[in-house]
Amino acid sequence: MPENSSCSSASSCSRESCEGCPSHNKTAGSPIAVEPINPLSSVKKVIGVVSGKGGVGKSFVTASLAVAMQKAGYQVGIMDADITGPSIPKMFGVHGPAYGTDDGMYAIAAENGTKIMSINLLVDDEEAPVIWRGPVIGGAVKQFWTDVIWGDLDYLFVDMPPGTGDVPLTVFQSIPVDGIVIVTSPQELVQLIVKKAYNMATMMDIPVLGLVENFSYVKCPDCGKEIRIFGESHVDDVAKELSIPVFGKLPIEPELAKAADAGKFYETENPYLAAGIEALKISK
Ligand SMILES: Nc1ncnc2c1ncn2[C@@H]1O[C@H](COP(=O)(O)OP(=O)(O)OP(=O)(O)O)[C@@H](O)[C@H]1O
Repeated sequence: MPENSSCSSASSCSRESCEGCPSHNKTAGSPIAVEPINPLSSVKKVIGVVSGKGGVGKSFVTASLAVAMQKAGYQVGIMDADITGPSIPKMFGVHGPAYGTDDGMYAIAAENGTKIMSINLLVDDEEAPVIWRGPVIGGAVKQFWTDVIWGDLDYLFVDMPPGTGDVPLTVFQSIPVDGIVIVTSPQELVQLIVKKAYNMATMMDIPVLGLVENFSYVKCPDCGKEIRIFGESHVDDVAKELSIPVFGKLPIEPELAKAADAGKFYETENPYLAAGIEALKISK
């Protein structure tokens, strides 16, 4: 049995062997010891976008939420914490190298004003794979918080690494995430996967704000019929069971995919997440 299995999630634990356990660094009733943000940045809301497994469109949903908030008049940033599969800069047509001074590294603004930081803006070759071990990846994400100059943001959306492993854990422990949005797809396994992501967040005292179902259906271009390629939706059932709202159901939209590939995602209109956008709005 692992040594830290005896920890209770509400107890304080400072044992080195407990590094990585959600209870580590936590004292009853107090938040996790997070890292300080770069002094030249301030962020009102940090929202993590997570998925229990890869390839469900987490980056797509992160970008959709960010674009909608920017259109609604908020100052928005996206932290691409998906270090080994960064796709945000490409979707927004943003390229490096990012510019740095002794004060930190400046996030790069896309044409619509959304500020972006990603490993792809820091490496010489965007196509070279990032072959780093978990702690190094976690360290890079931490630096996106401590060393990046974001300026004044209303929202920072964090495109989290997929799954519930080491790196998402480090992100949750080092960045004061106000809440998460879980992205899922309409398959049988969904309930199990969503619950894993949900349980991880609640163990870390991070509110789960809502659920998004991606790849819900595709609309026949001739007759308009909704075809459920991946099967029937289970998102309403799981949302009900966990008492969290459904932020929207996104169909497969070739036009949106095209805009993502062309680096023009900020030009898109995406009405499918309207409920989620309203729920996330803060007063300006
Ligand atoms: N609703 C959608 N309609 C059309 N294309 C989509 C949709 N959702 C995602 N895609 C496309 O599917 C691909 C995978 O999406 P994305 O990169 O967002 O997945 P991800 O969950 O972030 O992946 P990973 O877990 O590997 O990081 C991308 O090319 C994206 O443009």
